[in-house]
Amino acid sequence: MPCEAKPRFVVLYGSQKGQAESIAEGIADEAEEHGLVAELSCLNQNEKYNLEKEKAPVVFIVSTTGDGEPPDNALQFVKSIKKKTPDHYKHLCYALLALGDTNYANFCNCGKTIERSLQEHGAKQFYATGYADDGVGLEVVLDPWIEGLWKAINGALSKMASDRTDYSNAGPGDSIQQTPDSSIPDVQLNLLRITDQKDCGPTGASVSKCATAASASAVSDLRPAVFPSQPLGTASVSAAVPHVTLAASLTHSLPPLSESSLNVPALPPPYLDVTLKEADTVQQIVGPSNKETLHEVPISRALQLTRGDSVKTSLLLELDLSAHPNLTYQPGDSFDVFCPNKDSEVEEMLHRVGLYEQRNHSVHISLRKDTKKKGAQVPAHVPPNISLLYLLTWCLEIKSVPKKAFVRALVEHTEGGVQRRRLQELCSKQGSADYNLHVRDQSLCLMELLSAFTSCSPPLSLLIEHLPKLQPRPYSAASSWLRYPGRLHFVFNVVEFPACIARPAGRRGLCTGWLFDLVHPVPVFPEKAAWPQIHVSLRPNSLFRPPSDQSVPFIMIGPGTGVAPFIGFLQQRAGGERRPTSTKMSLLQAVCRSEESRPGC
Ligand SMILES: Cc1cc2nc3c(=O)[nH]c(=O)nc-3n(C[C@H](O)[C@H](O)[C@H](O)COP(=O)(O)O)c2cc1C
Repeated sequence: MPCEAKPRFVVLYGSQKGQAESIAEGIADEAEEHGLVAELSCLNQNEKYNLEKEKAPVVFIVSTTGDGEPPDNALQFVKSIKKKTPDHYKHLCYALLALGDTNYANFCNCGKTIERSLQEHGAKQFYATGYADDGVGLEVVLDPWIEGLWKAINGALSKMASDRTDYSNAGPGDSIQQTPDSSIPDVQLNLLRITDQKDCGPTGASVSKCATAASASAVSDLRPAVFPSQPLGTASVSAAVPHVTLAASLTHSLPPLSESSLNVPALPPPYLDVTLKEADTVQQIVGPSNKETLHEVPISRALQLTRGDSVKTSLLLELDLSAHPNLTYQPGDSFDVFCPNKDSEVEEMLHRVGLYEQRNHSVHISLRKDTKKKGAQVPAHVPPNISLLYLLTWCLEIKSVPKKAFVRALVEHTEGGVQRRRLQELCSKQGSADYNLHVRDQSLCLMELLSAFTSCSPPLSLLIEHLPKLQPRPYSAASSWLRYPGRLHFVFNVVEFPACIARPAGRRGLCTGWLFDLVHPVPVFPEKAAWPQIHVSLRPNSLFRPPSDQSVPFIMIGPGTGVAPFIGFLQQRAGGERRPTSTKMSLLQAVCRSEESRPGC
């Protein structure tokens, strides 16, 4: 019997850093399992595809870069489709997945621009556009979007086939369906109904369906938070206390969320096997692992720039670069400062995950043989032959905010219906506002989440899969080599709130707090041996420079310690003189004064 040709579709991607590309490759790889043939191209390979004549469904996967710009390999395509005539793509049938990050101002702008152009030129959408947010984890949208894509492609193929039959009977003026298509399948997520929760009983009071049937401890766990104006302890789930004002909190939800069905994203496939082995051979590395570009330099001076009674302390640190003749810089350059996680926080995490006793064991990581994760790799930021203590101190960002995919994975390691249900809510579509309010906006870190969800015991592998790489923090040079040869200055602020003032949301920065603790109370370093050492590396390719023409006047505006590079510019302009000229001086003073006059400073 002759072999029937499999239906084809086209996958086009635009990707700056490779995520959109690997998603597109994943779709192309999976096509065969669904009885389809995918033709994969990058948007800039226009010799490989022809949208002008394409009759098969086209799937676009595009990210956004810069300030809402298309990736380099999609730039030409985006420019060219804007110039087409109104009906240019009326034969085209497409689906689009846009990748972006809500931490940037123009979320998914490239995807939105392509979509707008396609629609303006008559293309028809066959599947709802997905907007995947790297800020909370692409997989929250990506996984269900891909899951629904296959049905949508098959639907589009059948529709096209039947339309072709209809067109053969239709007159020349008969219209074809315009977007948006009401038959477009919406992104399907795993639907978890509240009745699926084994521990849940009938509806209880005004709190939650789960509350009444749960165990006594679980009930207290679920008790909603009371607004601060209410004396603590007066809250009760009982209807006998009618005047209590209830509010949702991290661990407690209220109706309608607590009673609603949840769209919980698919579980991200685990992909690492991690074992701990007792070993004497573990490298006792101190400092970050990528040593090549790193310089270990001593802090040679610390100056307090603000009065001691201020809640904000401004500090100037001077680093001695004299032992590193290759490490020179210009004003406008910045440096990466590598700082470890705090000992006390690492220790707390070790205790919480039950591995404190094994802290000096070596960590062995390999890929799970059965993993379904596309492009799974052992994280490159975890070097081989390190101890668990080193891993948590120098490799993983333990203070990062857990993304929804991480929260989703934690559900599997949490006991008790009530806490599981709340974690499911926080990672669900319906609980998005609660996630934003109680997790993202509070900059809640994993340890804080684990402290609240006491029955959650994640394995170490999950921490390595989901915690991002501990990143160095950038600091601008606040000095000029001309004025301070062999020296480098950083300036920064630390805000310390007295016990009587409630701490606002947000925390002392990891690195700034660490630098502050290294030199506080501001010391005199008498012996060179006593100078604290830190690891820095020069960030490459800075374009931030003052005008090279000395006669050009320029205005420098910077918020707070954003003035740091200007100090270097002024020192440079003064040619290394100890005192800037009066004009330059007044600039610096204006900058400092505006700082001083800010409320609370
Ligand atoms: C330098 C840079 C700039 C970015 N600018 C934006 C932006 O303006 N809007 C947005 O939604 N996402 C932005 N993103 C997020 C990316 O689109 C997102 O991380 C995406 O997953 C990257 O996919 P890619 O690896 O295929 O380029 C930016 C990311 C980087 C690294």
